[in-house]
Amino acid sequence: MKMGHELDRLRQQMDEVNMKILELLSRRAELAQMIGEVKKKQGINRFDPIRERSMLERVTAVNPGPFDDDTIRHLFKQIFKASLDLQQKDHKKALLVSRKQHPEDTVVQVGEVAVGGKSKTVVAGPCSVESEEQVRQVARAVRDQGLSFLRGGAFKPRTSPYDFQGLREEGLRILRKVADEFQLKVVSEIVNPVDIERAEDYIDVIQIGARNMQNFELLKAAGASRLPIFLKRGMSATVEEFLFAAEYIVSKGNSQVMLCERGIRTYEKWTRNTLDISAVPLLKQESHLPVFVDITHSTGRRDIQLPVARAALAAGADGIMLEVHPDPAVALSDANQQIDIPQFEAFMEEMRKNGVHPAADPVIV
Ligand SMILES: O=C(O)C(=O)C[C@]1(C(=O)O)C=C[C@@H](O)C=C1
Repeated sequence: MKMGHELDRLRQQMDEVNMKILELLSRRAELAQMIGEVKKKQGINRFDPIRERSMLERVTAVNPGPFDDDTIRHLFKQIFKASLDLQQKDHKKALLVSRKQHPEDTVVQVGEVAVGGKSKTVVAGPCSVESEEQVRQVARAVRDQGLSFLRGGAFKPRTSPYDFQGLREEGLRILRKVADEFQLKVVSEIVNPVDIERAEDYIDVIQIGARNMQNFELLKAAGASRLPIFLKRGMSATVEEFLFAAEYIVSKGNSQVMLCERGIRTYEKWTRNTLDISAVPLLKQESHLPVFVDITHSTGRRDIQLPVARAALAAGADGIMLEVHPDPAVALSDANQQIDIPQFEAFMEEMRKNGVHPAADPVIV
């Protein structure tokens, strides 16, 4: 009986100490948040190992026991880690691209065409603009499928300097001319900040390609543009880095950003890249921006594009990007992965079976 009382009494004291520790931990966490804010304003790194070491030295120097110094160090390191996580979470929450800042889906308006929200968008066109007639053949097919967006590369950032580099401004001119014939919107990649302003004369959406996802001067220039931006994930970029790249654009004043998962580099060789399908729901959860999946670059092959597109839509993607060429075998770039026009028509027919409807229906644009 007496022993029982003793245990109860000690446990009661323990409960009181727990409450005090909780109060102190919460007070400490608030201080860490305030420090995090100050550091953010000053642009200082949140993780500070020197500060952590000096705090550990100070507490172990006066450690009265019975915990030994290693145990005290371990416990405090856990507290530092939790504080750092809290600072990082606060920072992530504060991002303009974060859904916490903006719970509703952003609908990007490209002229009269809306991307995101309830619509499912298909962006199709050749990898590179090669000639007016080549673009015209694809544009006709894109229009006939009831789609609104024609893609095509005029500035081609190629791995080898000896590969076709694109028709540059002439390519943009062709895209505009042909798109106007078929009332289509043009999506094309810009690689140099100085070309962003000029691009406004020719195109409707500026693409920033995977290789330039962390070209910060280009991102800032895109942020100053009045055109919507189609931002592709870098091939070795984490989802967080991808969102920070989008934040560069939005923080400069351009909120009209679409994200595109296009596969990441892994050891797998049977596909050109590895489609990170989990990035789709993650991006949708973390951010309010429309999310696309590039089924051409992620796979690098034609035979699995349809199931990959279905997977993208099932995972919540707002749209699909794919490459179509009148004669892929003679294409000046990406000959192995572009589909021809009959294959594109068959693909679209399957897409319609998966809930992607013609333009007359507001579900697809
Ligand atoms: O003092 C700081 O600079 C903090 O950010 C606070 C704190 C802490 O919890 O004490 C958190 C993370 C840093 O790595 C170092 C210390």
